[in-house]
Amino acid sequence: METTSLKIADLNFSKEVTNYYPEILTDEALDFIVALHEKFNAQRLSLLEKRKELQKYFDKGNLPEFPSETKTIREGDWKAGEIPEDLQDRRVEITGPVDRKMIINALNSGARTFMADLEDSTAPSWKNVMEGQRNLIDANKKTISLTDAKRGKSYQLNEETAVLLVRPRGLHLNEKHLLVDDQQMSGSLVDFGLYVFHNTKTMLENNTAPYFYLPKLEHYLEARWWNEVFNFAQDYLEIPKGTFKATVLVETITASFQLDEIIYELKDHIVGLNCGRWDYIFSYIKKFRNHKDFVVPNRDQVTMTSPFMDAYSKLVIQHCHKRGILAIGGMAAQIPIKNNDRANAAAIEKVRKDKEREVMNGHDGTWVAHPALVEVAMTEFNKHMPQANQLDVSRDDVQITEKDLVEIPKGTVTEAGIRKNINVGILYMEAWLRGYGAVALYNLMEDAATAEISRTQLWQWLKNEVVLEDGRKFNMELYIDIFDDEVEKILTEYGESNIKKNTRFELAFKLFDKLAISERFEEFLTLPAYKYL
Ligand SMILES: CC(=O)SCCNC(=O)CCNC(=O)[C@H](O)C(C)(C)COP(=O)(O)OP(=O)(O)OC[C@H]1O[C@@H](n2cnc3c(N)ncnc32)[C@H](O)[C@@H]1OP(=O)(O)O
Ligand SMILES: O=CC(=O)O
Ligand SMILES: [Mg+2]
Repeated sequence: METTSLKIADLNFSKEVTNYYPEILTDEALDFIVALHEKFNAQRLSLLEKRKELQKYFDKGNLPEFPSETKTIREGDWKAGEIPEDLQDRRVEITGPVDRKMIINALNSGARTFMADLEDSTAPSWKNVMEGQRNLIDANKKTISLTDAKRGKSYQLNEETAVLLVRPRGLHLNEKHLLVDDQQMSGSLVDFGLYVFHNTKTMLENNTAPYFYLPKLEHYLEARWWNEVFNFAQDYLEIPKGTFKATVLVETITASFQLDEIIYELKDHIVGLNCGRWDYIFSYIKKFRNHKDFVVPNRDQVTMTSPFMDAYSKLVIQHCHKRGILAIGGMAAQIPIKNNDRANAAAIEKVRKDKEREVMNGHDGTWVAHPALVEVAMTEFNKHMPQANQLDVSRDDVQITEKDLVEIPKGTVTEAGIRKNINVGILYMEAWLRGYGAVALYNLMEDAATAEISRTQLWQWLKNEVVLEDGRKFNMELYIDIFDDEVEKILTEYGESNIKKNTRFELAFKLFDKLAISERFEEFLTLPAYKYL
């Protein structure tokens, strides 16, 4: 086997590690993830370099194009591989971090599938990542349980549970606690590797298999990398190629220009694409941040009906169905509102409308962020999609051009929008630094993707000195005034001494400010923040 010829280098733990999780990090599991590292990490780093090269091209004012070198793939008549029985009907998918209670609640929620998330909604602390792996092993063995003594509540799995999918970290994130030859390992490879190593056998015995969501792909070569990772792992574990299945998130603007290519690269493993709307908006702003006159309005004015978002989601449906895979929708930000029936009904209605739009457009399923939203999404999909999926809906009526995909949304930038971005961004970063990757803020779900929009907008508006709706220019002087005022409000609300003792606000203020004003744009907010996790 290919692996036997590999020299397994020494793996070291970083100095911060005190808990070695011996049941997860067995010698055999470590050998496997080191083998993945040796085979694929250099390629990962070179793919990340390619992203930088492409950014230089965009910075000159260029826009993405459908690649010329892959025209034959786009025009060819081919289909992706089979969709397994338990992934044929994915009308409602719940997502959430790999926290033990959340996993049980999500699996019991009545949703068809559950995406256990080591990405946007998990702050990847050593504890979260390792305990997440432990929770996933117990979930697959169906032994997962929990007792909350304080609340007198106990949790275990129902007879019927959602089908499990796992989202490993994106290619940009390292796992700083695990070093091979002093090089940090890849978060993607650690999450993926430990999961397949510990769960494949159990899952196959249970008539399912390791299923993945692959996040933040920017190029079809990244899809090729994942395909090779899958093939290598399947050979190593001595299981047939094509056993693992992937759903790729289309959540970068460049991926939209390469849908067929991404499906083609993964064609023996791919079963779907998903419209990761929040990262998509982030990516759109990020990639064109240095374009002259490129201004995206307040975050809440960019919606799925903004022309560029509508175009992309329809293009995803069209391409998926042409290639025989599922087109899954995205996440409405609303979550249930406690103690206010009227406001709650309004939030649920927004979610209902979002799901109605998705199913009517031809999506085969959708995401919800909370168990209490399963019902509304399920009702909407059942109503308009009585069959398992809509693979037969071609959407050939839709003609999307390169121009449609980048059309700048219309709207305004306001002081309220600036304040909201600062406030929500700081609150989110503070929670993340304490180990929480998803939080409820102002009755909306916030995670890494939504926070990225907030800080990128600020950076871009400042860089462009955008003219606000009231005619003022958003320059450094105005930014400092507003930022200081927002910090003051937080200090007053939480109390200065409490802030010092019990929170990570002081660091969040500094990090967020730096992200918004530094000359060099940070590719991901989690990269500088990870040093402190
Ligand atoms: C852009 C993207 O990437 S979207 C995908 C990634 N983001 C996510 O997956 C976010 C998922 N959602 C969440 O994490 C949560 O809903 C939050 C953090 C926003 C709110 O969580 P909470 O503050 O706990 O909400 P709330 O108090 O209403 O929860 C009620 C119950 O539902 C559970 N719950 C809430 N959301 C979820 C979820 N997504 N999965 C499973 N259980 C959940 C809670 O654990 C709680 O359980 P309990 O009653 O047994 O204690
Ligand atoms: O991962 C999903 C997104 O919207 O981002
Ligand atoms: Mg995302």
